[in-house]
Amino acid sequence: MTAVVLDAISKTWRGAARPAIDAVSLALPAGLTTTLVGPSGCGKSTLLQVIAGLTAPDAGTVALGGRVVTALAPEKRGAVLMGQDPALFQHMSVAGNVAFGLGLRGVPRAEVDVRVAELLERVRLPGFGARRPASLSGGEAQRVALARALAVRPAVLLLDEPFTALDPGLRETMRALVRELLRETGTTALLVTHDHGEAAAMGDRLAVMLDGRIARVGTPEDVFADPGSAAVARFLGANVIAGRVVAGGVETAFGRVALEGGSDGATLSLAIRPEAVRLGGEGPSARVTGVEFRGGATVVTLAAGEGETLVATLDPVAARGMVVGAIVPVELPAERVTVVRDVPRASA
Ligand SMILES: Nc1ncnc2c1ncn2[C@@H]1O[C@H](COP(=O)(O)OP(=O)(O)OP(=O)(O)O)[C@@H](O)[C@H]1O
Repeated sequence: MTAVVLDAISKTWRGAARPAIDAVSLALPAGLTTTLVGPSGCGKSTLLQVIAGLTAPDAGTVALGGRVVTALAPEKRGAVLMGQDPALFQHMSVAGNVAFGLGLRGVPRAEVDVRVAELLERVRLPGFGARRPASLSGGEAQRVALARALAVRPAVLLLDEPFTALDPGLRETMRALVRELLRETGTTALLVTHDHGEAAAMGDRLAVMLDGRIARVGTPEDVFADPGSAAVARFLGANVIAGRVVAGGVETAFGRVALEGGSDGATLSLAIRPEAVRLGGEGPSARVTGVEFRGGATVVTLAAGEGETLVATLDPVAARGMVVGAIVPVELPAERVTVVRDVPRASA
């Protein structure tokens, strides 16, 4: 079942030279979390604002639960937007904040109290009802905001980088809690993030947005394994290298890859993730141009051919002794290489 259907949404902000969103069509499956990633300024927040009804699109329709809501006011849609600032009502207690949405919808008082207590329990804040927002830590305030958002059982919960303001340890805890809560409550969610790892971990589905368009949608596993276009592959951190079809494979500056198909002599682009590149063995050689120890991994940059570069992520132990200027054998395992188009596909 589909909870949210965006059909050919376009939006150009006043005075802007180009659209912030350009004919975006996207369907969000009910009860699942879709994560939306893309570079800064690609239109992610604008898209959330259009769904929430905070700004009107120039063209296209938004349907929630089968109902077209494009012309409805934000409070009549059933979409709730939550950002990195919890934006709690400071003059109300925690319980008052969580109850706010319920009260507006005319739920009886006794039922409100029970629901509020249940929700505070769910976000691991039992007994916090009487507290004032000013007395809460950042993580606690964010959990109250989440309880307030879930209280109204939104048709879609829109999360705009909700973990960005939290420190790394707390971010991990919040991610796990939010993931669990969204699953438990069967909430349909659209979560915007800059962080690829977060997008992969949080999403049942992953959508990549580039220049105002949805460039790729799928399960996180599929999108990472087969990014579809060179632009999506690069955005997700993969190497993109040029190849030429020869008998028995595709020739690249870093050696031949045993891929089938394509007519002899055809040129194409190949994507391979840094962690899939192997250094060693019998492969052709490349020159090390950079070695960077990053704690859990060592990132090695290589050059070959006419200015082609390749990034490999190695276990730090395996990378010991790797120095700039060294000539090392490279292997590109065919099962980890995909052919990508140079123009992103517009799909939903
Ligand atoms: N209220 C606004 N008025 C005018 N222009 C805006 C407004 N909001 C966003 N824009 C512009 O629209 C474009 C898309 O911005 P948007 O905030 O949607 O991108 P984003 O992908 O969410 O970026 P970030 O990841 O940095 O938050 C940008 O060029 C931005 O400057």
